[in-house]
Amino acid sequence: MSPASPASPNAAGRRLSPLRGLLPFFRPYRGRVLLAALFLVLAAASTLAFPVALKALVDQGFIAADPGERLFALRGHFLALFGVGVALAVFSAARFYMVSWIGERVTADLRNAVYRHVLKQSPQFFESTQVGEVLSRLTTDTTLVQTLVGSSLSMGLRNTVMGLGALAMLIVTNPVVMAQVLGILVGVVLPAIWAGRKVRRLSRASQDRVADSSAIAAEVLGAIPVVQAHGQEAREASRFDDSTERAFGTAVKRSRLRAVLVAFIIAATFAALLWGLYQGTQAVVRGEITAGHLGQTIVYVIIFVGSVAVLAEVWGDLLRAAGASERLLELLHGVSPIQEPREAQALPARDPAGVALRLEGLRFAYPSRPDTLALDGFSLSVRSGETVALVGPSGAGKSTLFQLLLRFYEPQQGRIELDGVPIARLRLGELRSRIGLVPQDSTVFSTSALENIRYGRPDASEAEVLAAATAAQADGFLRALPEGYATYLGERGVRLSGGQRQRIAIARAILKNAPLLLLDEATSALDTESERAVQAALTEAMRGRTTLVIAHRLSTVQHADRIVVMEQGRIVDIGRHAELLGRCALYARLAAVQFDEAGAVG
Ligand SMILES: Nc1ncnc2c1ncn2[C@@H]1O[C@H](COP(=O)(O)OP(=O)(O)OP(=O)(O)O)[C@@H](O)[C@H]1O
Repeated sequence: MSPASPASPNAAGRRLSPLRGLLPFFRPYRGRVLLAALFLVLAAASTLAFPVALKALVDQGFIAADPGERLFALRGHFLALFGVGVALAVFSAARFYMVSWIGERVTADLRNAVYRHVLKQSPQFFESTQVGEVLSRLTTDTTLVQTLVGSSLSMGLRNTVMGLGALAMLIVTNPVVMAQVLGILVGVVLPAIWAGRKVRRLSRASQDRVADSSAIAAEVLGAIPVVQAHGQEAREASRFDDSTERAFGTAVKRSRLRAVLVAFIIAATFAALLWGLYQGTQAVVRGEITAGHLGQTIVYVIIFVGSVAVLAEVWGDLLRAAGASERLLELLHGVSPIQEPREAQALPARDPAGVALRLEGLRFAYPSRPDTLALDGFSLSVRSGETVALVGPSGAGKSTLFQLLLRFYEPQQGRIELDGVPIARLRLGELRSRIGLVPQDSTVFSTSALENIRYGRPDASEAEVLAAATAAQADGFLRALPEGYATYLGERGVRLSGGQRQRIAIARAILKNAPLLLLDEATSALDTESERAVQAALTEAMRGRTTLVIAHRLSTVQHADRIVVMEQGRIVDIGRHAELLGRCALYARLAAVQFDEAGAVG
């Protein structure tokens, strides 16, 4: 995925604009946001009330001449201070809970929305985006957003309210000090904004580097047997090292900048404080203000300058989160090249005697290789219930044909009709519900055998699953598993053999009961028993269905109604096994190499 173009460095609004894309995620929780804001203001007001209570303590707590009365007055003032503390505690806790809740909720929603959207992307998307990168965005970037929403934003708002409050109180109580503090503020804020701009650029770069290393790890861990068989552990480890080092390098640059910023802010805070204190003590000595007034002013200055310092930090977080949101929204708003039709057409009832599938003049090149035609003027009609075998050398375009039928890609020319309706006019769900797919390398998910077979039809009853498994010759080995159909398969459970995985896939297709079956026969040799079982399962799956099969076995081509011989995306010949052996040199050659061995086994 291409990195987003950097926004204009001068427009703060534009740099933060990706955050606006998050607003819809807050909308459902408007009530809670308002409540959080209310607690926030109340907590800030409690903090601001503290100096007032303090001044009262200092200036009025000692007035009474009688020691008993004085003690009584002091107790009253301390009680008021304690009351302010309790209010602060309660409102802060409520604010913390509400804000964290919103942060967690919004992040979870965002994560779900992005994942849901990515699931709908066509395979083309995954050609240019690595799975590890998507995972990194789903985890790291959403965590940055969560930090923003769940803590920085509330810190920012709280400190804005407190800062403004303290400023207002300073204007009322001590305008001269206020003017001086404002001067210092300008000195602090300007460099902070300048540094923030850099921080944001480095943040995006650092997140990109983290995504790079995730992408590498996801790919390598997914192919660990290959890596180990080639003895490439050390090289892969150093490739990952390089990538993490690059991420580290960018993160360090960002941290260095932030560290300088923090040092500057702390120094400026101290300067402001000491300056205020110095001015104040002078005023007390001159008798212009009381000691309580000085204490109050000092606390307000502390609050105010502290708020400004926190806001500078929050600004950095805001920019980091803007970078993360930008990356997330890129994923969320990516438009799949395969779109649902605007006005979907319904499929007519199947005509058992008609044409089930019509392919006309298909020309197609993969987007990543626009100059190489994977299909070049391919036309074919398949009658309902017919079994057509596709045969051809590697790279002939057989799998590509399946990809187009499933509408994973759009042909550049030509059309595909299912039961007389162009597939581009069908809703994707409707099209794919009509197609059963048995891929060459069947995927087994880490769930029970029962759920694995149910995958294409989650509402199927247990009896239906058992019937499909029996038809697919899978019932025997599934019952023999430690917990029968309830046994966990896949990564966390039992590993199945190639032939067994295929029979699960066949059972899945039988249960789905789609009228069009796309079969990609496994090229790897199975042992005799497995081979027979799989063959019997396939025969069962093909019964009464229109079938396109990428054939690697003699028995398949012998039983096919027609065999389509393909080469370089074109049809070379169409016929039956015996005819083709006699007249098609390419077929005769393929048959000699591909089918003899399989024939001997089967
Ligand atoms: N995702 C892809 N991106 C770019 N090119 C591709 C992609 N998939 C396949 N191709 C190319 O398209 C052509 C047809 O490939 P296809 O997989 O359809 O052949 P095939 O007949 O199924 O071969 P095999 O029997 O080896 O699976 C080949 O030149 C292949 O390199």
